[in-house]
Amino acid sequence: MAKKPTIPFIHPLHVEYPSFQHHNPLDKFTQDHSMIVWSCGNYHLYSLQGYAVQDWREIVTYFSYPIKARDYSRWPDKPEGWRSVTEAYSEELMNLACKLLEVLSEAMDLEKEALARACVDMDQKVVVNFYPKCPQPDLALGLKRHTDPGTITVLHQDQVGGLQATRDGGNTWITVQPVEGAFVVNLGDHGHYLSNGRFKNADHQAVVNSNYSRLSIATFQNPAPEAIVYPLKMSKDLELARLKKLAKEKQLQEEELKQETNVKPKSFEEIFA
Ligand SMILES: O=C(O)CCC(=O)C(=O)O
Ligand SMILES: [Fe+2]
Repeated sequence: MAKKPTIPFIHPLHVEYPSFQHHNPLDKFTQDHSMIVWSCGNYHLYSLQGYAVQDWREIVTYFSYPIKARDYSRWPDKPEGWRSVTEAYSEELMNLACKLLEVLSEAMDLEKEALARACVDMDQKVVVNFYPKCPQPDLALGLKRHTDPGTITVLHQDQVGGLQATRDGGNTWITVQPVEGAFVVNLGDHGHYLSNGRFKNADHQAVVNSNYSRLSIATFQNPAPEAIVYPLKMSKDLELARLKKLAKEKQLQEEELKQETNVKPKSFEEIFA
């Protein structure tokens, strides 16, 4: 394995939300791909075999709920009005997330409040992602493949696009096309466990491109640290229906596999007949 490179340059992250100041980190380096670690904000890229892909993004995170735990000294005071807009946004998103959890609770045949209650005093964390233009997007990812750890994530993305999701373990990816005025809602690992696997945690990543920088704002709704994580009980009927569906899917898969293995390979004569 090649020698681990040192990071040649990490420039400070300028927190002047909403417009991040970004300087092209590549100005600083030569472009020897065998050796160089590319630095971007406080994140860096690599193009070395054997090293994990790092994210081509800059982030600002703030912890918005519970309100009593807010540390305003860590919130930017510029531009003017930022704080009140952010407070209002956080509150609206908390309300929206609670509504979404109500709908999901009802879909599980539970009381409306069941999922939110399982989070105890729900935490909220807002992460502003800025993905600068990337000169070689094929060597980079804005954000590596992951599932969000929390209960539910509400994502606002601009019109550039770059969010992708997979249902087959990363073999194929679909782009989640931006829709003006719409949020993307992802279920996280906690939501997945609460529903006993009925609602899937979204497996996703963000790609970058060489023409446009991109901005997204992810609002993570998480259980309180003291919340105990366990699958909520669904009604017997629903659970039975779920198990039947799983058994049916398994049976279909097995039949398909049997059919595939039963197909005899064509003879040379048949192919060229
Ligand atoms: O920027 C995006 O589209 C995805 C962001 C995301 O997945 C995250 O912040 O966890
Ligand atoms: Fe995510």
